[in-house]
Amino acid sequence: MENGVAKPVIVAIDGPSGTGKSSTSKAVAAQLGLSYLDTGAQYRAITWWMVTNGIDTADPSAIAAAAAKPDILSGTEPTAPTITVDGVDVSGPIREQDVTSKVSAVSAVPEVRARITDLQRAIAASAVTGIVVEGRDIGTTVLPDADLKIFLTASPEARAARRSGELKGADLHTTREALIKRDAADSSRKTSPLAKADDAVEVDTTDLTLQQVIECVVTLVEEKRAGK
Ligand SMILES: Nc1ncnc2c1ncn2[C@@H]1O[C@H](COP(=O)(O)OP(=O)(O)O)[C@@H](O)[C@H]1O
Ligand SMILES: Nc1ccn([C@@H]2O[C@H](COP(=O)(O)OP(=O)(O)O)[C@@H](O)[C@H]2O)c(=O)n1
Repeated sequence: MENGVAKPVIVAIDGPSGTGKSSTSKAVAAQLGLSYLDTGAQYRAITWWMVTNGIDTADPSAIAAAAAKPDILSGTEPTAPTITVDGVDVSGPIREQDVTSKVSAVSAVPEVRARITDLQRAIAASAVTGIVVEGRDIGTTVLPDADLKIFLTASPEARAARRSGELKGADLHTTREALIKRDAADSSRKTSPLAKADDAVEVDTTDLTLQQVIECVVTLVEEKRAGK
């Protein structure tokens, strides 16, 4: 605190798919009056643009050559986050199966990561009260100086059950296999893989309710702010 003005607080939340990053980050940001950034939505948006514009997502050099073209804009209000590409609202289409199956290949391309990382850092730097940023490499690469880093985990069974519940009863086995495949691709890529930062607090959410996870993270942020 300087001159009675609180310093913006930067919270990084990483982890594999279905561990609760989005739900937790939105709720924590809303409760604490912070901005919220879903970095997965940005990688999904650039993937959607590649698919829509006929770029071969199996060809890293074609992806790299097009990486600077789409204009990706994220709205960071936690109760109503938005994502547009060249002015078009893509919040629906980016969740479709076709994008989900291609996003790991697109996000592994270094030119894509450099472009999106720059956007993320600019958004975080402009957050007046602070921001909760969720993704795969926020604590390790995007915001290594974050005030608080959380790494969420959960068993593949719990994650698949959560995801298939969301996808209105999608087959549990297929969902689990797809999720494990995406995690493996995200964890093994060369540039900025999914990883826990050495100074991140790991929270296993398998047997916790969403409310318990939110309370845990809110407490950790408040302790940081109090200088504990
Ligand atoms: N601790 C939890 N217990 C039960 N369900 C949860 C928990 N955390 C999240 N969920 C549910 O699981 C689904 C996936 O959560 P989400 O926040 O989108 O995960 P991620 O962003 O890590 O992929 C959502 O439907 C969410 O409501
Ligand atoms: N910081 C990030 C966030 C997401 N991603 C990529 O974007 C994909 C979609 O992220 P997401 O957060 O929307 O995924 P889920 O919510 O489906 O788990 C991931 O599988 C990664 O390939 C990334 O590479 N780095």
